[in-house]
Amino acid sequence: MGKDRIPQNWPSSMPYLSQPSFAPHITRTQKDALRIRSPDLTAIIPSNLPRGPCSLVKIIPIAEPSHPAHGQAGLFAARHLEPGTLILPYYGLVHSSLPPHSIAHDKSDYDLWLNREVGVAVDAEKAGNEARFINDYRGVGERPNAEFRQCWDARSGQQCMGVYVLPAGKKNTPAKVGAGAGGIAKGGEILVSYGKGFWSKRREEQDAANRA
Ligand SMILES: C[S@@+](CC[C@H](N)C(=O)[O-])C[C@H]1O[C@@H](n2cnc3c(N)ncnc32)[C@H](O)[C@@H]1O
Repeated sequence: MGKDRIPQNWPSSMPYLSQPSFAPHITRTQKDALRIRSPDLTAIIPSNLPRGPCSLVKIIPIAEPSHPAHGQAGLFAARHLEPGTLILPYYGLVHSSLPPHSIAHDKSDYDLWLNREVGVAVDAEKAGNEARFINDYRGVGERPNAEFRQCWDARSGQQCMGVYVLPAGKKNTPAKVGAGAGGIAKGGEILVSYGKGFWSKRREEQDAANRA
């Protein structure tokens, strides 16, 4: 892969993925299950979506001291993004969350369910694409302006995760992150909700570390 096929500010020590990678322990049954398109899978990655760096986003180091992810990076809109727009797919290592691998695999902050019924998740901790830099809205904006959705990748004929701008009418006007009447303004940070479970687990871990 040439240097031009890696986004600006991508960490030099980390592989950049332009498609999901599959852990060797994923079973044939799991792979086959991911190739089934159920009728409720209405979010689509179109067959003409180019692979490689996404022109809609920029990875930017967070220099603002008041930002809770100060010293890390975030993902920002390179142009205005309309409500409901597919921003980009979420790539990482597709792995089994069923035993014995769920035990071997220490769940990372970059791990998302791909299909709970099939017991498969996607983890972008050690390799991924720009989507791994999306921060949670807490402490940054009033509300999330984007969400992860399970979708159907028409290019590869399998299920995958994608990041979408929240549709209009879905609490989506965080002035602090630069959005107008919906969508995400150029330069605005793309923010999702990691969910209450993520933050309560983090609090428990911090409490345990403080007690130790
Ligand atoms: C999926 S990563 C997001 C990208 C990360 N900022 C980076 O540069 O790699 C998740 C991590 O980002 C940080 N983070 C994201 N949103 C945050 C928030 N609202 N408050 C505090 N930390 C946040 C936490 O350290 C969390 O473990």
